[in-house]
Amino acid sequence: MNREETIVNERAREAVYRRALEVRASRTVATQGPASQAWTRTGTVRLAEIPEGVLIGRVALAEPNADVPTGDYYVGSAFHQGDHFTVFNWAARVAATFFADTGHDWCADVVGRRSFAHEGDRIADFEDIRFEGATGGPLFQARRLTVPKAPARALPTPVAAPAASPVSTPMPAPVAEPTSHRAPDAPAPRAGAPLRAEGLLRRQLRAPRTGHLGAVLATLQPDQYDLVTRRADEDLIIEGHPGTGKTVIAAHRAAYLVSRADHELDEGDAPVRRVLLVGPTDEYADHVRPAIDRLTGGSDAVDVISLRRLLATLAGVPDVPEGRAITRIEDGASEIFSFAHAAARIHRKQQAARNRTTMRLRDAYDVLRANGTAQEPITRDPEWDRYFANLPRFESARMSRMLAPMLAAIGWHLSSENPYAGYDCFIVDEAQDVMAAEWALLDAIATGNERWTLLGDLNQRRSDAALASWTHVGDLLGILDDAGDAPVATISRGYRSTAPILEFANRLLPKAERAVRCVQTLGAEVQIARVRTATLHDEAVTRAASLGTRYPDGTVAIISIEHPVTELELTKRRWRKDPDHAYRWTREGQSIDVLNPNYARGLEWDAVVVVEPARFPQNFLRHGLLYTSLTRANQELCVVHSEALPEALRGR
Ligand SMILES: Nc1ncnc2c1ncn2[C@@H]1O[C@H](COP(=O)(O)OP(=O)(O)OP(=O)(O)O)[C@@H](O)[C@H]1O
Repeated sequence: MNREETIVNERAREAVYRRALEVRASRTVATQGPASQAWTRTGTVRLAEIPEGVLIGRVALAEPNADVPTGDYYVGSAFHQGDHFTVFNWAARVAATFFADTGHDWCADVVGRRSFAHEGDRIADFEDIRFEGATGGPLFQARRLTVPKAPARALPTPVAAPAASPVSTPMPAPVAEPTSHRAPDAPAPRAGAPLRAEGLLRRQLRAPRTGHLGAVLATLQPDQYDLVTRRADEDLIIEGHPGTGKTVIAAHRAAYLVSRADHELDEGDAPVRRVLLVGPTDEYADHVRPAIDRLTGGSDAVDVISLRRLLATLAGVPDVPEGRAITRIEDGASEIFSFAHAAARIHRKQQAARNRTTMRLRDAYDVLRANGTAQEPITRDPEWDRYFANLPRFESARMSRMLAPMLAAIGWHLSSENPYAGYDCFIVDEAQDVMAAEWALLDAIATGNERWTLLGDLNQRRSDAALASWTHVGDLLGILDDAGDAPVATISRGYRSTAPILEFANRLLPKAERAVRCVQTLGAEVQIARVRTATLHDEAVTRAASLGTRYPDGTVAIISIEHPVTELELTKRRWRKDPDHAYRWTREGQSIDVLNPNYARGLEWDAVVVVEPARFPQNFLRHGLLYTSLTRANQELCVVHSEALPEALRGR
């Protein structure tokens, strides 16, 4: 069977699989796998959570066995036992045979793997890897299948990548990472192979960014799989440079935890019914939600929320403005949580004395501003007393991101209900930007048995008021080990940005922290344009528009502290704000995203123009927010400036 025939055949299987899951989802009874396969049984399934049938890959064993008489099986979005083939759920333990070399008894018997790339919802390409022990014949049985329905469009040629996510427009042949010279479909050593599904991965990374994170199961790497599938009762802190896949791990871990079958859990590992994923901004929540929906079939077992929405809910106010980072240490200090408690207690007493039961955030805030009462001061510390006295009136406080942790803490202590009760696991991404007072709040809403997965990059800290070490964070959450160490796992392979971009951005880091292994070793040099102040934004728009023509199917952003001025420039040139999008501008079919750097955290584009680095807020010896902005681009970065660049970025 040639390559095209193989694709047609695999597509046909996927169509059969998809239909079988659709039928299952439409039934009102629970479904079950074969009795001999305890680890494949799906047990009782909530019908809404049966995902769309997607085949991720295929595994060939050296020998057939009683459970897999064909000697090979698929890994997909849900378990399915068909007449001619078996699909195991990607979250089942047996799926370790596809993702890694350990984790299941059958791993030692694996002689080959096939990974699928999809175009839209159809298989568009595949990559086979053979291991030692594979015979010279075909890896997988070449049983021809009837295609249920003729494909509507012509097949893409196998090497030219299709237009939509995850594999995209035609591109140059992948460049091998120096350490890997393994040709697809050639015998490969089992150990030391640095990347799996390498060809597909490289093409996926060069594909236009869609504006949303994708589910990347077909190319998930063994180290990522290891972190995604750690036991739920293991607290984890995952640290890595920009673009090393932290958000990928966060999204896949959230989906994995709620997708595991109860009977597969190790002894003592608790089932996870609900996960709360907390991210930095609403934009981040929009960015990751589609990946989680795809992985879980749109299950409501995972909620994704921005930190500011969480704070607003706790404060009992409709919204909390996003905006600049908290920079005054006091505003984010953990003491705020206990001061808020004292203020709420005093306010409650005052209300009781007046025979009133209603608690008012505004009044409790005023108690705090007054440092309690003469009889019952909240603190006798003169510095905090001064801090309280200088707090603004409630109306202003409500509009301040700086005071959001305080109002949320007061709201939390006034309320008798926990709006975030019932989560078994909390995942916090961009954790480097969470203030101590916010950690105290997160710890408070976690009622006791919850587990934590935190992901972050201390180099991207946008304020010195955030905790500077994971040990401090771990201490606040009570997740340090017996030796007092935080459970930190470090990932170091950069997926997003090309080597030239990361090398440029990493100049902002101390020398010892600059090392990063880039998957995309080649890429365009960073463009640096020095212009007169008067033409700064004009040049930024010109450059972004020109980059847009190079990425017609992708995305381009301008990240600018003075984004309103950039927007004015766009208006002058007849660009129009997209009413359905928070930061998108369009003209004649082209689009440019314009953001303040605070909103760009966790997001990515094909090409990015960063405007006037000198105006980015700097923290002590660090350029956290600038560093984050410089590392948002997947393919091309342009820096436009009129003032001198930070010293580390000057020269070549
Ligand atoms: N295994 C993978 N297969 C395909 N794409 C991947 C894989 N791992 C990461 N990526 C891609 O790399 C890019 C960066 O990943 P991600 O956003 O998770 O990094 P990050 O560490 O959270 O970055 P940052 O801290 O800068 O926000 C994303 O486009 C993601 O889809």
